[in-house]
Amino acid sequence: MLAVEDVHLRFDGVTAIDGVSFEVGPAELFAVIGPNGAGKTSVFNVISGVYRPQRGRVRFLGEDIAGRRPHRIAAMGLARTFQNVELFHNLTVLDNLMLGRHCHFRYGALAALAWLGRARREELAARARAEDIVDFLELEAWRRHPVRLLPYGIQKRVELGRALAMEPRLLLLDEPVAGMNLEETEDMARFVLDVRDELGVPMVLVDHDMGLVMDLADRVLALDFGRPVACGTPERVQGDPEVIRAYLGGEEDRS
Ligand SMILES: Nc1ncnc2c1ncn2[C@@H]1O[C@H](COP(=O)(O)OP(=O)(O)OP(=O)(O)O)[C@@H](O)[C@H]1O
Repeated sequence: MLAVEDVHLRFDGVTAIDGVSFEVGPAELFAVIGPNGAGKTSVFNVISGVYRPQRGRVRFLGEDIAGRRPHRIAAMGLARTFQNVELFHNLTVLDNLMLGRHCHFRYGALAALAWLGRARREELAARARAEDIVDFLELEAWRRHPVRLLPYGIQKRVELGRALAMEPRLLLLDEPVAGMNLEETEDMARFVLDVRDELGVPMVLVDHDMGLVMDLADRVLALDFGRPVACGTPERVQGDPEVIRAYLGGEEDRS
């Protein structure tokens, strides 16, 4: 599904990614971990087209996408969630989920205004899809509520739903449980596993919460200062001396 090959990214003087390679297979939950500033978000931004790497390739569904515009990569079926909730806060849960599908709409402005033919069919299909996601993510109680009135954990769940509404071929999750309490974290972990097991959508998850990643991921890549430190099963990466050093020993070096 995805192959990141020897990617390097620098910002004037700062090396954000320094030779990172990994592959993600169908229905795989792949995690990228590392301390603050390790380069995790930069990896996401390269995959989703926000940054063009100075070196290396990113292949998605067999095509080299490094440097392509984000909306073109999204249209190929790459969806993402963000560290901070990125939703239309005054719109309802259902409307946010329907907007997640806009990349599938094919009708023009006139058809939309007249509410005719294709526009009507696509709108109805989007509504049906949004309702499926409401069921899947157990959002029934909030479906007509404006997003701004919802608890934070539910907003993050709606954001996951918006990404799913795109019917993605690959999903990038940027710190999906950041700022959540224990109950919200457990709920989100359950839904992430359901996305993999029931929908079969492969995912790349970025987080610095080792516990969460170790419980969820099929494979893990650990970064430190932009460099790959270890890659493999959660057990292997968790026990790797370089990873332990990066997490336990690096704080003073970093400041
Ligand atoms: N737009 C940018 N301009 C300059 N430097 C940047 C930019 N984006 C990231 N960096 C630098 O690149 C390095 C990697 O940052 P990145 O945000 O990818 O790390 P991270 O692992 O996601 O960190 P965190 O866990 O804190 O989100 C850091 O040193 C950061 O300051």
